Amino acid sequence: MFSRVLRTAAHQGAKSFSTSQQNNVKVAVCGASGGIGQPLSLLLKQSPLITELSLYDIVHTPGVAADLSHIDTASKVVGYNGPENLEKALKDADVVIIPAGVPRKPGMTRDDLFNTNASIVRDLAIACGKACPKALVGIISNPVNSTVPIASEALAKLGVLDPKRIFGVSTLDVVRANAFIGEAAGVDPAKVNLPVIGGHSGVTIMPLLSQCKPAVNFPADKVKALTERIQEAGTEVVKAKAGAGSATLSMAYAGARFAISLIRAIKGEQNVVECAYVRSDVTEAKYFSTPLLLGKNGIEKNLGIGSLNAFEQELLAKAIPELKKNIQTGEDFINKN
Ligand SMILES: NC(=O)C1=CN([C@@H]2O[C@H](COP(=O)(O)OP(=O)(O)OC[C@H]3O[C@@H](n4cnc5c(N)ncnc54)[C@H](O)[C@@H]3O)[C@@H](O)[C@H]2O)C=CC1
Ligand SMILES: O=C([O-])CC(=O)C(=O)O
Repeated sequence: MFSRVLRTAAHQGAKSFSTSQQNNVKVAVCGASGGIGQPLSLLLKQSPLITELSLYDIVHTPGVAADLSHIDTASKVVGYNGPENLEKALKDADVVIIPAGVPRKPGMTRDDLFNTNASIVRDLAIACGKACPKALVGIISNPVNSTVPIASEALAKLGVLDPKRIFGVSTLDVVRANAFIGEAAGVDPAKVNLPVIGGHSGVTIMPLLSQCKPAVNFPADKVKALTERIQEAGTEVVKAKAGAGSATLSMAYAGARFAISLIRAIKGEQNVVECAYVRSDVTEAKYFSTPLLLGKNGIEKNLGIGSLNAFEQELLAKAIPELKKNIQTGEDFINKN
């Protein structure tokens, strides 16, 4: 594996095998045959932290699983096809990553995916609640601002909701922010760490350039331009792909980084921090992305938003009403369906 994140994880994985309490880790990918699911599964297959990789989709999983199972790493790969095999796929999973559902085409917003993806995420969440209620669940399916409330409410209805275990995967926003800021500042992007808080669409995506490490110092117009590029980066890819979908490869990288961070925390590693969109009381929005200290049971501590400068306060003022609306849409769906 060539990336900093996954290389580090591999090293740490080797270390944890001798010291950690939990050696066996089952990861399920739901939507494993898709544009994100396949490269995500490929990246996960390279991690020595995973003992079983369970690949679920409504199509093509036997082929994807057969293909990946020929890679000479230790994890066992099993494919499960179709809803009748869903609970088997999820049984006793420690981590479930969900990239199932339709992607955008040019001219669409993420909210335009709601009608199709809401019920997909609801049904997958219900299956998780039945088959692996203690799993840490990362939801990639859009619109994340609404699908996370949907999954949470579906689990609450089953009586198994633990909000510390449900995450909207917003890691791609952080990965992009690191890439764009690194490029603009002439710094290796792999050394940039920029928190992105809020939600995962348009104005709800709030990169906090004032908290960037290493510190960066751009003029106000450049901060505005970089912020807008990070907010619209998904649309940049949708336009460039011209009808062939949205970000898949960078999302697979980001999804693997997030999944591996969850596993490192499960295995007892300290100081694992990722931003993710979770149930939150940090702002007026019931769900909000912030840096999170991860532990064996998911969120160990919400690290909050830190101090925002005047520009970032304005971003927050624009994000909150949109987030509240998106969250309400998700909750209304579950209440009616
Ligand atoms: N959170 C984020 O940052 C990002 C989220 N996304 C979202 O991820 C989702 C997936 O995108 P792609 O992989 O490009 O789409 P895709 O269409 O290539 O793949 C989706 C896969 O989901 C499967 N699927 C559909 N219904 C299913 C069900 N009920 N159970 C299990 N699998 C099911 C399909 O068979 C397909 O293999 C989209 O909603 C997209 O908007 C995409 C990029 C970034
Ligand atoms: O833009 C999209 O539709 C997919 C996505 O969430 C992203 O790339 O950030």
